[in-house]
Amino acid sequence: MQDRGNDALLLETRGLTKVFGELKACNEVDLKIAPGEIHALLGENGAGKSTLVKMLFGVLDPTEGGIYWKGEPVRIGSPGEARRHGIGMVFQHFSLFEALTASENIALVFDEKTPISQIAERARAVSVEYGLPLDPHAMVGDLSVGERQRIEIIRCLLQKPDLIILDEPTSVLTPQEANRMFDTLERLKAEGTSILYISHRLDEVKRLCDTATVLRHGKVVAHCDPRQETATTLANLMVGSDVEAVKRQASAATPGPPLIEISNLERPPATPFSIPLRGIDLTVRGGELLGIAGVAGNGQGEFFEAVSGEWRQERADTIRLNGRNCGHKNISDRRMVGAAFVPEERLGHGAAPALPLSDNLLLSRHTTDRRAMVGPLGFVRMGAVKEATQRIIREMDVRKSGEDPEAAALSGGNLQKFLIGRELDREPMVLVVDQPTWGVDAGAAARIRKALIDLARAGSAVLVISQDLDELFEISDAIAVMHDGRLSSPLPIAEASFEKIGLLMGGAEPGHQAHAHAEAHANTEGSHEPGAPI
Ligand SMILES: Nc1ncnc2c1ncn2[C@@H]1O[C@H](COP(=O)(O)OP(=O)(O)OP(=O)(O)O)[C@@H](O)[C@H]1O
Repeated sequence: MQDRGNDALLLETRGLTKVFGELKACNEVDLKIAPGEIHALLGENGAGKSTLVKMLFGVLDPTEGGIYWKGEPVRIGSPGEARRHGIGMVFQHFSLFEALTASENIALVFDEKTPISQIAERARAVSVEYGLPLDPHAMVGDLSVGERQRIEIIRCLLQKPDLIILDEPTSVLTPQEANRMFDTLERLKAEGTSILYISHRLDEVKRLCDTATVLRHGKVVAHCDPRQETATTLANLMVGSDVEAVKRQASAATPGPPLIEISNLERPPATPFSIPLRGIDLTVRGGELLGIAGVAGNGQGEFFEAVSGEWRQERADTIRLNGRNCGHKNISDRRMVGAAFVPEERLGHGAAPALPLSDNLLLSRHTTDRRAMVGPLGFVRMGAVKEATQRIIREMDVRKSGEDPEAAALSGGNLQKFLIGRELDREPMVLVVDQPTWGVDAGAAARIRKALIDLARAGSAVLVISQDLDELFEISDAIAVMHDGRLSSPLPIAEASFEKIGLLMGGAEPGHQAHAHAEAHANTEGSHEPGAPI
């Protein structure tokens, strides 16, 4: 008799295993998803979540075990086949072409006969229906990560899948955008669609998901109902031990010298879709950690490019780092004065995917650490580079397969730990980080946040751009808000609240906060006071 799965289930895996070299990234995983169920897939960085869903979506071939779809055994050989079965996926690292528009990217997964104008129209209709704002004609290269994610979601919804796999969907969204997405997911569920939901945010898993499967080191360690658990018990299941909360030490009584000085930073829009920067003034002193909050696409990317030197300024004194005029300097020269930068997109921008970690280290540090890493005749001191790579891996607890793997072989969170560690290892006087813990599990996020606070307390100026308000409240000494290319004055953390910051994110002028309580609720809908770290 032919082997059959359980007919009542939409998807079932039995003993699903994937081996990379010596590593069992997924080890005999059993998973059951019923129709109309939101099922959470939990696990710390490197637990095997992405590997599992890549097998379900036909990106990776299982080494062993079976996948059953609507009771029948299936072999899913490619993403196209997965889509034909009715499985859609939104990836953590987006698979969009930057030089194409939103609708052209969407068209890539449809047959060639459908005209692009029709696809743009359908995309617009789905975007309105599911509350996911999208301009189908915008060029992807000009969009923020949050906006790109919406394209991926709409592309997925257009195919009317029975199962949608979402990998870290809210990590780049504001609380308001995330709430809107939860409404979309609830609605899909009511329509009978199942969702496999990967997230490190346990409060949202508890709020949204009906069931959960927890992976640790590639193995299933629990199937549970997340509503019956607390965020702490879930985190402990994932990690296998107690997760420590980050403690923010008080800032120094006398702040250090100004190490980041930005005066009247203006930038015309580089393309018709990018946000102009308007008269930004900011000072961050040694010993201080300043957070920049804001809805995706309000100029944070353009601001990061200006500060890091990817985009240079006309006046040299528009940006001063560590006491030097840097407006004319490029990114390497800014690094030479003691600054370090970690961009939002870790693969491609932050790291060259196909190169091993040691080469990635060398690429970013061969100028600043020339003496340590390059010999007198220009030969690379590979021993020193490899030693520094291993030191960073140890310090940041980067989990990986193999001694010096390619950047692309690391799980998202582990690559992020490596990139932050690569910059911290230089003990920079100035550090600017965009979305430091995107896609990073609770334990690793705590480690990264602690490292950022420690760097500030050691006397450096740290600037953190983040859409995670809980994170900013946890680590910042003061928070400024970026809206429509303008930056508000920083609010000291003792005076900041979710309500005030939410209002500024929505574009309110400072000073409106005190008497705009009702409006604040509309703007910070469903948000709450800073949650306890998990
Ligand atoms: N192509 C590959 N070659 C070698 N090893 C890999 C490859 N892809 C993943 N791995 C390894 O498999 C393990 C599981 O990685 P995976 O990406 O599935 O984790 P994850 O749970 O999704 O983590 P994260 O939350 O950080 O995204 C990791 O140790 C990773 O380094």
